[in-house]
Amino acid sequence: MERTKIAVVGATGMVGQRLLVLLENHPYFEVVKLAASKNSAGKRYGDLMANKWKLDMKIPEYTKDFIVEDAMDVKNVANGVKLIFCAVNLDKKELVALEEAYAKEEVVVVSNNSANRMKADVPMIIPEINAKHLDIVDIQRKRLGTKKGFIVVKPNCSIQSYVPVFAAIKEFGIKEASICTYQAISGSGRTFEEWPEMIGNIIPYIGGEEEKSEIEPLKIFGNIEDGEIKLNDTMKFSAQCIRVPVLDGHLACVSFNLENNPGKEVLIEKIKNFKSDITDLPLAPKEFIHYYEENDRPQPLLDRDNEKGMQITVGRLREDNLFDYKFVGLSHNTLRGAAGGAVLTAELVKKLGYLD
Ligand SMILES: N[C@@H](CC=O)C(=O)O
Repeated sequence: MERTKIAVVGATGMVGQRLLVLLENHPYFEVVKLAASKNSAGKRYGDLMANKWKLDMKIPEYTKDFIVEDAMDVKNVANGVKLIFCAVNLDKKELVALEEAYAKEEVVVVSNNSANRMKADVPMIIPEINAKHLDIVDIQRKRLGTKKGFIVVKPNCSIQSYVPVFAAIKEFGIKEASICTYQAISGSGRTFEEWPEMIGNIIPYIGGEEEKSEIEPLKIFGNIEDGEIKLNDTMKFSAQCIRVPVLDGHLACVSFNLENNPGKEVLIEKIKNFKSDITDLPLAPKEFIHYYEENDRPQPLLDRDNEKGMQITVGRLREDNLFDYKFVGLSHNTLRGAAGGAVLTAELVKKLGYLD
């Protein structure tokens, strides 16, 4: 298979760094361009990142000699590439404009940002769950006036620790769910060195996170009708999102009600046996959801890196006093929840022929 030439925009941030590690020697994609904000433009990536690299693995050698481009120089960034991973930090209005401008250069944009997520013709994909939403792309292309270019987004990181469980048991009718997330500090793009107030501390607020957690699952479980992705109107989510002193791995405690209650054992079997049909993509985990019988799992330190950080781990599904059931879920926020989710989505887009 010919490798598709791609650019990484936002290459200096934590998600950008993860993308560059995941894309090293990727069988489908060849990184040919890095872009970031004006301040970084014109600099050699290896020099620029010598004191800014945040991951515990080394800067990939192949990235070091790139001269970083200005993300806002749309024509230059889009020239010669078919796909852009966009993880640049801008305000919402600027991001909508920038991602649409890239798409209008006939490039497929795989976005890590929230700016375009709730647009009715922008697919928000967890590949194992709602790949079908890519069918909306022709409608988006009409709006943008493009032949090939479009935007596809990945959802917010924290919802990925529980939405897959609901996908596995959705035949029983998810009614309402109350969720409390315990989110790692890398979700803010920072390390403990950069955020020492988080050592031994908890912050009970993450701007915008609860709103995203309550609405994004409704889009994932929505259907394409009348040319748009309609939000699911039978489910209702309430979320509290808390920052905790963990480096990586978002954990969620979830209580929920069902339309039809098949019993705990059936639910656990459904979760254990949930099969996705995209296991043949390079970054797809062989087992999408792993259910632990042990009462003290999942744990961020032990379980977040399962299957290259792409597996969702779940445990403690049990009866609840107020709701029907409760469980604990975990996902790696900068891998499955961010860079890994974006790469897997791009792999799906390539496999389905959107880059031909
Ligand atoms: N907003 C999240 C990051 C996920 O995309 C967080 O702050 O943890």
